[in-house]
Amino acid sequence: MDIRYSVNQKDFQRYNTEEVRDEFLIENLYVADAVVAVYSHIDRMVTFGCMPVSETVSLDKGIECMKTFGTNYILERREIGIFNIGGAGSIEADGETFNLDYQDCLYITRGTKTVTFKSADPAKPAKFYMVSAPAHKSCKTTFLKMADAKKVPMGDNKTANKRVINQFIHPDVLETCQLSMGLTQLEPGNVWNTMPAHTHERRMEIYTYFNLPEDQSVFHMMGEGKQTRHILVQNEQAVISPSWSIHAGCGTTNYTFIWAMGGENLTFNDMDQIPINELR
Ligand SMILES: O=C(O)C(=O)C[C@H](O)C(=O)CO
Ligand SMILES: [Zn+2]
Repeated sequence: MDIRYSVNQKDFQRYNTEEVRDEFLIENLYVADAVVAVYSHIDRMVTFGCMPVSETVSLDKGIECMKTFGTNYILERREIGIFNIGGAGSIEADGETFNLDYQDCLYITRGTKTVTFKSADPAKPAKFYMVSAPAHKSCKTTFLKMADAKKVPMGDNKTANKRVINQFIHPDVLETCQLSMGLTQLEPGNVWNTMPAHTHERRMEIYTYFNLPEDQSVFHMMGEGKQTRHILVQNEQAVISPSWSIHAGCGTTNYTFIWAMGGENLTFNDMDQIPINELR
């Protein structure tokens, strides 16, 4: 298991490019018939990728559950949000099957013992992007399509940030313990997300960028507002953002990204905005 320990904002100011990437960037999430997992000690959030090709793959494949989580199964004390960013696939959760097309979402409650993943067509495998947070209560396993998400249009063509924030795993849509997740789509010709930038000391956040052509990138901004750094993110990579860090990005083209948050509250608008001309 790839484990990332916490980094404080003072030490971060001295990190070079490789150190920033080693601590915060998550690469190679989709390996055929494997589960790739990165355990962050920031709010104990775990990022998973699974690309089933010729097998039905179990969430715990290759993971020593007792050693990593101290539990008998991964979701014994955790909840998980899953988006399919690949071809059609299915997820079986404690015997119930959910078919996920591109950009469909499944929230699975704490207490679910078995979770398996399958692709409909090995030539176009599903890619399941997942974030899991510790959970102290059980909620309802819920399947969500794009039409079920709450839509929040933001930005403007003039500032190259016209986009829609689709809130899937959000208190207005379904009850969770501490996890919230959604998918933000930038319109063609628009490249900036989350600008003006913000932090939320009460929550951490993880982004994964996708829908990005292989020869394009996103300059993802992080660090404190008065000490920003950038990290170059390629298609289908993820980036961890501690509570003290801004998380915003500028692509060389438009793209889509999934955000996931965990921490003290579920209040999406609990953000400390930083005026653009105060960023350093
Ligand atoms: O484009 C945006 O703005 C976002 O999607 C912002 C994220 O949802 C976020 O940072 C929530 O705290
Ligand atoms: Zn945020």
